[in-house]
Amino acid sequence: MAKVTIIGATGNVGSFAAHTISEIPHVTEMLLMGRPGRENFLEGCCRDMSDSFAARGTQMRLAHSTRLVDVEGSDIIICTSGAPRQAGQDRNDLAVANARVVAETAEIVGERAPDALLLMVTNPVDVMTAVALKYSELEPWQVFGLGTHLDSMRLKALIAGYFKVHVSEVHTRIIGEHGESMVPLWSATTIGGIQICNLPTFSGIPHREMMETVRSSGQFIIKNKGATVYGPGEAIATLVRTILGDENRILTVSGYIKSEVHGIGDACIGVPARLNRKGVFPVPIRLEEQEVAGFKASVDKIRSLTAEVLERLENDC
Ligand SMILES: NC(=O)c1ccc[n+]([C@@H]2O[C@H](COP(=O)([O-])OP(=O)(O)OC[C@H]3O[C@@H](n4cnc5c(N)ncnc54)[C@H](O)[C@@H]3O)[C@@H](O)[C@H]2O)c1
Ligand SMILES: O=C(O)C[C@H](O)C(=O)O
Repeated sequence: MAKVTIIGATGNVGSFAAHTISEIPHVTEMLLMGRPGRENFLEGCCRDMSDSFAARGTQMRLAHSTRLVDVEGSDIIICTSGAPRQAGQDRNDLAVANARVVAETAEIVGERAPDALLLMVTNPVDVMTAVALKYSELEPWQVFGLGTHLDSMRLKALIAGYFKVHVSEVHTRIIGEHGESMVPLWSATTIGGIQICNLPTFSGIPHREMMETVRSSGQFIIKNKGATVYGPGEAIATLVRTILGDENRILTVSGYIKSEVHGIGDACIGVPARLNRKGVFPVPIRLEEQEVAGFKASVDKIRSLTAEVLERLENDC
């Protein structure tokens, strides 16, 4: 039994994520939350979703609200509220404006749902995770971001396509920023359980092109259809399913690390973490030299942007 709340449920990602999450058997109650003035839209969303429940036999309590205090009693709260980037913009351009929305939301979440897990989706997601952690005053294992999970899925699909194998045969990770400085871990990439560098065909794999495709996927989709929806929606649902099922899967999400990776840290950043009902626990890892350098650069970038954003928020007060 679990209550899941989606803040930003009137938006592209929030509304699709809600529908995907409604398929998870552990979810017995779902609250769709939007801004004041969006009551009719939310009502429409609930009615529309209920129709789909009737078609597929889903049974759950579905409610909507425009009052953040109604997060009370939630097991998982997903925050997708805030502006998305427009074609040509960088995710980091959204940092200050979205941090204002996130800080206000996180404060209320911390007060009203102190036992909940808070999943950040709003971009730039690593910085927003740090803002949410600070303003909610929740524990580090309670606050996490979608991070590089979606990027890792994108790379996985490209590798599976290249080797003509089912995606379940490919394990790979991208760590660091959900953005330009993300770092692929080829050292942790396996196909059918075999390390990719031990496959004779490995030298031919177009690494650079694959990473270029992953890095530009969000921008490509936004330019062509306005928003990324299905990828993030399914990625969010995977995290929720893993947590509510207490599965202890290791997924690459944005979590607070102190110094777990080669002494690098003090930032919320994409790292492999164990996910269960208690929360999100980054796994200490060892990387190859080149990967360490890339990860350090990525963490430095996010740490300094986070500091800048937090300072702007303090100056607002
Ligand atoms: N981390 C990821 O992988 C990932 C993937 C997709 C989208 N995103 C991010 O998620 C966010 C939402 O994307 P979307 O495509 O659903 O956008 P959208 O414009 O469709 O929806 C935005 C939602 O946020 C709410 N909102 C906007 N400004 C607000 C404010 N000032 N106060 C309160 N609520 C506000 C809107 O009411 C709406 O519900 C964006 O920041 C986007 O970049 C992240
Ligand atoms: O690219 C974006 O702005 C949306 C999201 O972060 C994505 O990668 O799909």
